[in-house]
Amino acid sequence: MSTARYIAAIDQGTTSSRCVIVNDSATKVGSAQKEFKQHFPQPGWVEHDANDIWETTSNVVFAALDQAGLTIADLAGLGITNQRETTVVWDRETGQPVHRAIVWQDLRTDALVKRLAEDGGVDRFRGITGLPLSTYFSGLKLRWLFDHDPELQQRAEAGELCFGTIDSWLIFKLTGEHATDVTNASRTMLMNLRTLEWDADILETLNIPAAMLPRIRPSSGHFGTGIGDFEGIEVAAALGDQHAALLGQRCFRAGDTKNTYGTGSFLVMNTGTELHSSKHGLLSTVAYQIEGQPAHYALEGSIAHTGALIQWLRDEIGLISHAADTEELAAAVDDTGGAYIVPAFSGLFAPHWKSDARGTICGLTRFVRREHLVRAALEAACWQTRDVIEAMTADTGTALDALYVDGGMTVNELFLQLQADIAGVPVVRPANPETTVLGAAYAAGIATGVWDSLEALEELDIETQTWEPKSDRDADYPQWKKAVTKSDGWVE
Ligand SMILES: Nc1ncnc2c1ncn2[C@@H]1O[C@H](COP(=O)(O)OP(=O)(O)O)[C@@H](O)[C@H]1O
Ligand SMILES: O=P(O)(O)OC[C@H](O)CO
Repeated sequence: MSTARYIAAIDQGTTSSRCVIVNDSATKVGSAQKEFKQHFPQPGWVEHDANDIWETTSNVVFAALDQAGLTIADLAGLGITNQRETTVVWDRETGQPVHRAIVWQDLRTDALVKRLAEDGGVDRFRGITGLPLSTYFSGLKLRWLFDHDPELQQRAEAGELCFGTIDSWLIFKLTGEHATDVTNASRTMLMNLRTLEWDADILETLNIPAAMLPRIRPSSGHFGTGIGDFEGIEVAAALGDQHAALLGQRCFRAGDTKNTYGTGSFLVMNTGTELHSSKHGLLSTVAYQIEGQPAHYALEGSIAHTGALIQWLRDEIGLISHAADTEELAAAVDDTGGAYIVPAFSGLFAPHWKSDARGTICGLTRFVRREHLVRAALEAACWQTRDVIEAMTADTGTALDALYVDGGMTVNELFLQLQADIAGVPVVRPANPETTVLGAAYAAGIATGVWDSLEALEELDIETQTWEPKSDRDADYPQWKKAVTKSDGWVE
């Protein structure tokens, strides 16, 4: 076991790569971040260059170490958290990608989803994988690649190619090992949630060669030892970013729930070692697994557009100049003047899963002003969150004690009050908003002995602030639900 007490945590996100170095009090001692190019070759398509991802990631690790005045030798280990579902295929020998990474937001598999759903409906793999058929998950992105380049299928069958989500790609570049963790694997639609192994029947149905798949490992444990510039570093954790945020918020008990508000929002409820199959439009997924312990499961409600609506008001409509303007404008009025915005820009994700829904603004009268619309935009994130919380309660029979929040929108304190009122639960924000990297650091720290266990993490002194519900908004909920029905089925 290493005597070094620092951990490097990589957060490889959709638009940037970030690294934070923490000490054994979980305090940040260095960090660096670098954006990389997004590729949009066709409407609805989103691609990344996997080499850009590797280069920016490796650069930020060394930049963060420099800032902290440390070297690799000072690290007990390195943890990875990452954008999930994004799909990479690379040549096992050369370590070079054979195509651009297909990003989680990419819609190119829409026709494939419809074709597969003809036999058994969108829930045909849900019992095994916890996921509905959707353009979101990796397995269909892989099938699409093979359909469009049959030579790749032959090479994959011959064992020449490796498939991986971003964690696997980074682990391969860092250590030469071909591995993934249970949380990332649970987003491929290829893993059996009970056995935590690749599912032979689904692989056969989708005709995906097992030879190209990474080994599935616990999220906190040994993934490999660094090579090249990373010589000797212990890669000790990997987990999807929303799962890492759950750990970073120290949501270790069944019923603990966090919401991360960024472009979209992701609510994750820890359901303990019990796997809940959702009947209310949520995803079942692995929360995390510590080596030598059973996996913890989670229910997830992924909301496609929350902060994106604020961006749209700013960039496309010009109603605000900066996202931060929303706080003052929304505070200038007492309510939304009866207006509701449903930001179904490309359909609705959880709990509705309506790809044919489109955005609507309802309840307009001449009374409604800019301030009301801005407030309605903030409330749209709150109501969508309430829809997911209702589904979580219906699935588990557990009402939330509190909602632990993080992400870019949570700097807006009026928004947090609206969320507490609309959800009817206390909203808790940590003083350190970097829960995602913290989660990866915790997982790597446990694997390398910096911390003994999850219980030891509960003893860390972490400041939080709470917003209690102040006004009961239950009477407005039916109106929101009505607004959602107006957006439904818009695309013929
Ligand atoms: N003060 C604010 N009030 C409301 N929304 C905000 C505010 N500041 C940022 N946002 C929203 O938060 C989002 C950025 O959050 P972030 O966590 O960085 O997202 P992502 O990781 O998805 O890029 C943007 O969509 C932006 O519109
Ligand atoms: O990179 P982010 O923060 O946008 O997160 C992406 C999610 O993991 C997609 O499922």
